[in-house]
Amino acid sequence: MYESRSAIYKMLKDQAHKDRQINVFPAPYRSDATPYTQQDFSKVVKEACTTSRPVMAGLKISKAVFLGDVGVGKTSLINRFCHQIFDCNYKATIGVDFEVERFDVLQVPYNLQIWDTAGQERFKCIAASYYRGAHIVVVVFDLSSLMSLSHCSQWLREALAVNHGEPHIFIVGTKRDLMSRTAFSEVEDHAMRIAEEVGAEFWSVSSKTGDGVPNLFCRMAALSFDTSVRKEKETENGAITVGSDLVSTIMEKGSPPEVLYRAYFVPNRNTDIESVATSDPSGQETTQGHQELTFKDSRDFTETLLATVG
Ligand SMILES: Nc1nc2c(ncn2[C@@H]2O[C@H](COP(=O)(O)OP(=O)(O)OP(=O)(O)O)[C@@H](O)[C@H]2O)c(=O)[nH]1
Repeated sequence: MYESRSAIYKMLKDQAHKDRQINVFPAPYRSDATPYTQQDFSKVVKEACTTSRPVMAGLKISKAVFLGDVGVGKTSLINRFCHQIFDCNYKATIGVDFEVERFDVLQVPYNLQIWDTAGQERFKCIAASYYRGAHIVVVVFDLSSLMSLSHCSQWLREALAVNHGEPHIFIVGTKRDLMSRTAFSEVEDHAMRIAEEVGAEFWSVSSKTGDGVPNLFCRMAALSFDTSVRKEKETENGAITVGSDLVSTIMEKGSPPEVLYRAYFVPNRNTDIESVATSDPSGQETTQGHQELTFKDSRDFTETLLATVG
């Protein structure tokens, strides 16, 4: 049966790799370089992950977009984390590319959609359409290029202009291996000031050596997971926003409880509701005029959501 599933579904991994199993809240790069001051998972999140783990296992997903000037090292950073490789030859990204990386956060499966956008001006309009609905915005610059650092605020403005949520924001300096100690320290001070101005967390990494890379991604995953579960618990019926088109709920009904997976598609916001609606016979119009789908199988639910978001 699974042979007919979409390619995106096949990207999902059954289990998180050891270094993507997060049970302790990851620290920032520097405690004075972040607006995110929490030092542990929220109490409500820890409780939810302990008491309702089977219910929560259906779907947890966040979208992260990487942007920044041409050649600053966005693709290299993603490749280092997702595939543990580094290529010193430059190959421009055409339009956008993406990966799905599986984590287990407090033993709850969690997927990070990682969108790599092109820095070249001619692809800007394509890439910009992918900024929408991002839970994490990562603006990348090259530590050896002050010009690329000075463009970070503009990249961020463009991403936030189409993003109506409150994404976690990171400013990441790459190619740390190329920097002398003195030069690095000067750029770091400058970058930390810019990050503070725009409300971002600052990191410096090297995709060549891998220095800082896993810590950065685990930090992103933990912050975003914590926020998404906390928001879910704050809303009455446990609604999770997935992108901006879609609200999903995972709930228990009846006795003994049966787990139901529900998705509401808000119309007219670029979501291909037609194809989703016909993919499951239980699709029906709700009184609010939203499209509602109910699934008993978390795999069908996950696949439909993944095929729709992004
Ligand atoms: N020494 C060193 N070189 C790096 C590092 N990160 C990237 N590079 C090199 O910088 C060049 C550009 O890297 P990419 O990852 O392709 O840059 P990009 O930001 O994805 O570029 P676009 O797709 O054009 O936007 C490549 O030659 C990489 O090998 C690093 O941490 N250290």
